[in-house]
Amino acid sequence: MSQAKTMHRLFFYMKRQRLLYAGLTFTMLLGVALDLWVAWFLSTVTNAASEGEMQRWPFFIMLAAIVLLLIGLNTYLDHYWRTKVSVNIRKDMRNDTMEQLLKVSVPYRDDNHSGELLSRITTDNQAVGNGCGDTLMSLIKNPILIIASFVYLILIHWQLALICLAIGPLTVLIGGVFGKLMRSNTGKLQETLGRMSAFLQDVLGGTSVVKTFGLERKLLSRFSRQNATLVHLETSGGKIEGAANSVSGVFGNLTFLIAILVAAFWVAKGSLEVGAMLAFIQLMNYLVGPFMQLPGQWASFQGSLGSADRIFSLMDAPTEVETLPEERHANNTFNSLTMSDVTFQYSSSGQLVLDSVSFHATGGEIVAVVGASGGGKSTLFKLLLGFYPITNGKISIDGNNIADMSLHELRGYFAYVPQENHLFTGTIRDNIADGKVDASEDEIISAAQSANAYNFIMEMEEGLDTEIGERGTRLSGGQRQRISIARAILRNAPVLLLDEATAALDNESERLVQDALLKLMAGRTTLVIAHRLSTITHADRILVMENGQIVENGNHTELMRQGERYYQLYTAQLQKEISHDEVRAINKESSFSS
Ligand SMILES: Nc1ncnc2c1ncn2[C@@H]1O[C@H](COP(=O)(O)OP(=O)(O)OP(=O)(O)O)[C@@H](O)[C@H]1O
Repeated sequence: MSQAKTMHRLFFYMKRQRLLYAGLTFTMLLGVALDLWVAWFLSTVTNAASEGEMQRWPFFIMLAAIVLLLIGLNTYLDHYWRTKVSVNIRKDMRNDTMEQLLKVSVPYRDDNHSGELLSRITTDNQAVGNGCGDTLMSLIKNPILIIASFVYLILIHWQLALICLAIGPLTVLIGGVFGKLMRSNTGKLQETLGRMSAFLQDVLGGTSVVKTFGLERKLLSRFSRQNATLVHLETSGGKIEGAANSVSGVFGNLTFLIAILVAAFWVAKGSLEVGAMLAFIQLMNYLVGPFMQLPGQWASFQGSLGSADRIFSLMDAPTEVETLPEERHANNTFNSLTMSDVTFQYSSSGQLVLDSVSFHATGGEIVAVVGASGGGKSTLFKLLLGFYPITNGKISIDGNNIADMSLHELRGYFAYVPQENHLFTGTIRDNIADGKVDASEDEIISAAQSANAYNFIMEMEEGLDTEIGERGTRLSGGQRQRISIARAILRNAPVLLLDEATAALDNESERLVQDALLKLMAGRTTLVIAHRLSTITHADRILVMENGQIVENGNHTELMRQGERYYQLYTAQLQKEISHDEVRAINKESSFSS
């Protein structure tokens, strides 16, 4: 994105803080005036002292006290308002970024790691806030101070003032060169921070795998490599800023020294008062100091623009909705769902994942989807939920093409129980209540009871108010599943999409979960992806999927009688279970005999 475009978009956020910026303009101008006043005071007091005018001393002291008070107040307000501007802009951008993150399409999420996206809302956001506050105000104040000091210098001695002018073009040049370098470096730095955040998220999310597989050293060395890149970029940043400051510092001080020598020469010749020379030196400080700071500040501002670029590129990402949908109750009517000749391929791969898939489900039916891994079962669900647009064909619900429905309306038909139960950090109550807008206490309790979760919840000290930890880590797998089922029960949507968990639970837990699922399925149309075929023998229809196609369609008895793919899958699974039982029996026997 071009710098002008980035600035223009940032301006949109800054405009909202116009009152604060007006306040900051006031404190900035007052600050400049107070700085100049110090130079004037220095010159006036020195000249008064050299002329022995002691009677003006009480006036000087009173004036100095008032100005000191003003300086104190102005510094406080300036600092406070700069911080407030940063904080407010960061807040607005964070809210907008979060809203965008909730709106982005599923394909975009497939291509972008959550850790990297997270860094836009943290480190990039921080950098932009700082850029729009402290850095920007210094970038505006310094040139004003420079110009004001220069005008004052001209009034004191125009020839001397011209010597100081030499530093101007040099600073612009230094700022330009180093600013560009800094922007590119900061861009890389933020990208590395993003990758690091993605990596950390993966590692922290996989604690048990890391520990069980002994991946600690491997991960540490991978982290160290990223860390080394980060150090390299941070050091480069330091070098660029250091070089900018050093070059501008050398030239600034050189100008300063030359000006002082020339000023001293004119004092010696009698064409400049000592007081004027002191004021001149003070003004030179206001001129050279900001000049020296400008390239570094410009470079840092460029870095903030780099961060803004990264945030805006996320803001420009494809979204699945224009505005976030209102929370609302699930739809309460449903008659039929039809997939006709649906073809689909993910944009990231050329492979056809669904190939002319057609089926029909009517209200109250249980339709099971089975088949080998990678056959396209989960993809089928994702298409029903509108996560991806289909490539060809048509999906309709109650005769309406889902492509013509809003995603909100479409998703109102479904309750979804995924294989990996995703619970949010918070209490059990919060997680169950996610199923329904304004769920009452009675409804939450009744959902928990139907999901066979109420007893274990009540055994916990805090009951429904028990904090479940990150993604529910303080609960067992079966408990998490039952909370997730309670949430789906409360949603009370007419169609249930159930991705049967593959993780084995112990018999009792399995029984409780299965029982809860049966209660959830009662009176609803259910599409279930089944991994254990024994759980779906009662289904009204079973779709066997293979390489993206439905190769068989019928109930258990029909498909068994047909003796083809389903029959093979079913008997193979039965044999596996039998051989597992045999292995268990053999193990038992051998442990008895030993
Ligand atoms: N987000 C994605 N981007 C690209 N390809 C994908 C994506 N998700 C799945 N696939 C591919 O689509 C194919 C079907 O995957 P899908 O998850 O639908 O299979 P499945 O039948 O549900 O498998 P399983 O039983 O193992 O869960 C696979 O080849 C998979 O690699």
